[in-house]
Amino acid sequence: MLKIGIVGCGAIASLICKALETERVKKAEVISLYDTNYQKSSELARKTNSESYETLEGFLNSNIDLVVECASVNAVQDVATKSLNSDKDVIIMSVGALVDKELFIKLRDLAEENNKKVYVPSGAIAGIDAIKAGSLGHIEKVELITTKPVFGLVNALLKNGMTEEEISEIQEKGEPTVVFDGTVFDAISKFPQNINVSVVLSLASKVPANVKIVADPTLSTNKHEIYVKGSIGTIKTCVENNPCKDNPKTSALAAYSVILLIKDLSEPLRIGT
Ligand SMILES: NC(=O)C1=CN([C@@H]2O[C@H](COP(=O)(O)OP(=O)(O)OC[C@H]3O[C@@H](n4cnc5c(N)ncnc54)[C@H](OP(=O)(O)O)[C@@H]3O)[C@@H](O)[C@H]2O)C=CC1
Ligand SMILES: O=C([O-])CC(=O)C(=O)O
Repeated sequence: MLKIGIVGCGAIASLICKALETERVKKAEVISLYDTNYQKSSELARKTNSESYETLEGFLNSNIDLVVECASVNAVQDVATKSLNSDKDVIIMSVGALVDKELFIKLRDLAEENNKKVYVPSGAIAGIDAIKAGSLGHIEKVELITTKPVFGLVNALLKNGMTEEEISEIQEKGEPTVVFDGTVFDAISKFPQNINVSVVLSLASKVPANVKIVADPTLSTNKHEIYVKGSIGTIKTCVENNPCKDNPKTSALAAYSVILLIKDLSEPLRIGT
């Protein structure tokens, strides 16, 4: 059995716990949980057959093989470094943290020194397998258009200086409105809970993506459209994701992608790139 510990007990963690309790994933189990909010980890631990810890250190001292980070961009440096130094492999969901080249190199080198692995799931987008393979050739253009319902973007828009009145105007206008157009670096720094996918895309293609974020009051899904042009030709993908019940900013596919990665890591046969 692959023994899993999860950091961050929100929407993705709940779906991982649920899936690993079913017959769909037979060779992996969640045994340890940690969240800065102990009540959250304790609640999830009660619903599953696992233990919650009050400190990250206590969590890392438990008998886990693999840490799944699904907490926040700010958590990644500490969680991933300490996990690798505690002889654990680590899956990173808050991939936005890896836009920091220094951190990316530090974690890669640490994993190599400790003979451990860092995994980045495809998350809520489609086509990463093809884009990764295509990046062995030359890629000249990478674009992402993410369209989300206004309520999924509200917190970030307020933090970025938009007023409540301006957000209400978008809602009342009833039309898609571009709320960001720029580089992957600016996108993840302004929308850290909405656009981790742009960093997955950039890492897979090895080209910093141009990102557009659209707020659409008529939409109930999280839509991600990708356009990649290179020596292999062009790749266009579009997913219209149903959001997670517990966190509408997050798409269910993001949770499924990490569940599938855990399944692949625990089983002898793996399909796809
Ligand atoms: N790669 C991808 O495609 C995708 C990535 N994501 C990212 O994955 C992560 C998890 O998503 P989701 O489950 O929806 O998020 P949730 O907000 O539902 O859950 C995250 C949980 O982690 C807790 N937390 C925050 N910081 C820390 C920390 N330093 N240590 C321990 N716990 C912490 C939060 O507590 P509190 O609420 O108190 O802050 C919360 O309970 C997010 O960073 C999200 O942006 C999401 C979708 C797609
Ligand atoms: O789940 C999604 O649709 C994308 C997301 O929030 C992210 O990449 O941070």
